[in-house]
Amino acid sequence: MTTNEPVIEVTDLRRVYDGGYEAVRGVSFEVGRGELFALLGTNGAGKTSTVELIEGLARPASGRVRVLGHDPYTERAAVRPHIGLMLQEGGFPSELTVSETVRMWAGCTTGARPEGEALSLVGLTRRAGVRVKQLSGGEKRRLDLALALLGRPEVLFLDEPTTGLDAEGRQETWELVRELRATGTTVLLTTHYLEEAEGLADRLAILHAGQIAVSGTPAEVTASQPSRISFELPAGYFPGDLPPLDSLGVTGHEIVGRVLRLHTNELQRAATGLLTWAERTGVELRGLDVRSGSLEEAFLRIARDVSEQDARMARAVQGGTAPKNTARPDKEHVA
Ligand SMILES: Nc1ncnc2c1ncn2[C@@H]1O[C@H](COP(=O)(O)OP(=O)(O)OP(=O)(O)O)[C@@H](O)[C@H]1O
Repeated sequence: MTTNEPVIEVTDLRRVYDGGYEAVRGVSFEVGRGELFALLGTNGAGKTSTVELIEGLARPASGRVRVLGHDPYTERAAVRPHIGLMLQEGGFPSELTVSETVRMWAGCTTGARPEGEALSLVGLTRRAGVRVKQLSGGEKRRLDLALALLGRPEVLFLDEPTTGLDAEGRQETWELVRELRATGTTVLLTTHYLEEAEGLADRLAILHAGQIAVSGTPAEVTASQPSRISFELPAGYFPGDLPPLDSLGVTGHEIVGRVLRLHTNELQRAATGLLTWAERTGVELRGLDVRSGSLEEAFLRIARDVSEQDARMARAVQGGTAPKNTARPDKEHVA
């Protein structure tokens, strides 16, 4: 039930924390009505910093955000009644019961769902009388979600909604999110679970150091990744004994111990060439593993870039040549 009408528009967004650290560095994307857009990224990539700007919780250093056609920071009153927020840390009074918490929240929400409906949506009906401090981490996440859904929002922001949930709870939340999306709710999701993004998102973006490294539908992002073939080099053989790698359509390779890993955009050609060579030579390729590009591969490739950059940065800092505003600070100031 998606349309092209953008409900969220983000253009060249930047966020700079006190102290000058630029956590969001020119992020742009759009989310259409009824679409589910997922933001992925390593720890500290800038997901929460970005989403907070879109939620109107902070003012961008520069760039433009529109939610339902309004600036969520300066026109908060126009946007707030139509959005539901599930933040990473809900922070409810711990002495209240689940039921009291929902009623308190409903008191501040226009057109709130009845308490029973909100609790049943997230499977907390039987915990209504329990104090918040006695809930498990996963149950607190469900309560967060119930509160985000209270006002039947047109736009739902879910910041790591299934962190702390067990496998069953995660499946139930995914089912609920699918139902909401099917009825036209627009969803912006941040998550660390790749299968969550792959299974739920219409489109996704992987953030890296405050910028979008790759974006598209899950299928497009996956297809943009090279496939991989790995195996143990047979005893007494070296990479130079294989057919020339470029003749197999191999674009890159690495060797770790005796394991050779080949990257290719032509999986069938590379696998056929390699297996034909092994057959002709009479060797066994032990541990042979052939896999198409995946979202995980895209994520790991970006994460590897991050670690390499961090290592370069550490060396530059030791040598006194680190560029300004690129070292990641500890979280201490709110912009
Ligand atoms: N209040 C703050 N003051 C200074 N720096 C901050 C602040 N909040 C976040 N940062 C820094 O900004 C960068 C991005 O943080 P952010 O929380 O947006 O990342 P994230 O992608 O949501 O990470 P995670 O997956 O760990 O939640 C990090 O380097 C973080 O240390």
